[in-house]
Amino acid sequence: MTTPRFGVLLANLGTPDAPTPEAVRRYLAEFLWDERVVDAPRPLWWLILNGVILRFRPAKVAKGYASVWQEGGSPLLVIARRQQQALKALLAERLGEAIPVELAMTYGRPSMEEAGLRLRDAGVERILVLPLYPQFSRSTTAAVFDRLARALKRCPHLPELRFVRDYHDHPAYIEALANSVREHWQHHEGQRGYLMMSYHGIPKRYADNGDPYPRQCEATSRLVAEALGLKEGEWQMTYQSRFGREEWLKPYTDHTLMELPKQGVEHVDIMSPAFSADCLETLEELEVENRENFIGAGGKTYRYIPALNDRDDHIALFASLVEQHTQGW
Ligand SMILES: C=CC1=C(C)c2cc3[nH]c(cc4nc(cc5[nH]c(cc1n2)c(C)c5CCC(=O)O)C(CCC(=O)O)=C4C)c(C)c3C=C
Ligand SMILES: [Fe+2]
Ligand SMILES: [Fe+2]
Repeated sequence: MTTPRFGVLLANLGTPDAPTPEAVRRYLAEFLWDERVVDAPRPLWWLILNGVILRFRPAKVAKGYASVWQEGGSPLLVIARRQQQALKALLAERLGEAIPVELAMTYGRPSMEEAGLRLRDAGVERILVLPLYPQFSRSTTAAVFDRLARALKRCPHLPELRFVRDYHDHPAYIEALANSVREHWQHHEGQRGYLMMSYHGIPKRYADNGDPYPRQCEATSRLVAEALGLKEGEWQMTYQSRFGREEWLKPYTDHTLMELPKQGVEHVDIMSPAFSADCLETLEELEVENRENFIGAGGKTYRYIPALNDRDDHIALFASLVEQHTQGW
């Protein structure tokens, strides 16, 4: 066996193993206990999490998962597997050599340990970690870093590591997003709605304490609008998926969609640039829940533009990131 020059570790959030209350409970228990995600003081948060959230939320959220579940499992995992295979094929084509590409989730499976062992068994000594989050946030990207470090704790010897922190303004990312919008317009005979870019939110406090996430979301949005030649008043960015009682980044997607018809906006095209793969938060919250918010408030057409998923230009972006970040390896 020839030793590969390096391996790639694709990392994403993780998702339940099944659309059942028990599986969702296990998933949420692990996810919401991470201090990178919820930084509330521990003894109190333990009581709230176990006494309230994990009692009532799993049943409700499991219904949402059941409504989007696919034959191969949770959409996030099914799409991540397709991204992994496509990237492997493209790297082989571009570099003329077989580069191992593994997938790991911060929460649940496949775990960082499983993926790391597979890379080690393939003879990999250098790993490029590519978290599938275009914009950096402590709650996502930094959590990948922590989880990987934990997985490596028992290794007697470490691989050489490089870590892609973010790619929010990478020209190939902006172009892929713009392409996806252009194709969506073409598909609808050139009809263009008011373009909404809806990002997963975070507590405002995290941003006040230095999380660069909103600045990066703003930069992405501005660049996409420029690439599409959109003017003021033709687009807007918002934040979705609030959790808990404290203030999150604003403007909120749901509130905005309920206000827009009052301001004369009746046609909306909505995309979610922070999600590299469609998942519960896009397929259920954006496609279904928020459609109801907009139409219920008097909106006429509401069209969801899918995440970049395994589009060719998205996989080409990953390959470019890999090439850039493995210079000299
Ligand atoms: C509680 C705080 C949360 C923060 C902060 C947060 C940030 C954040 N999340 C994503 C991407 C995803 N989140 C997803 C689901 C999800 N997120 C939270 C909570 C926070 N997220 C919860 C509780 C859930 C589970 C569903 C629910 O109970 O409502 C997903 C989807 C996973 C799937 O299985 O489909 C993604 C992806 C980003 C990008 C982000 C900050 C930038
Ligand atoms: Fe989330
Ligand atoms: Fe949600």
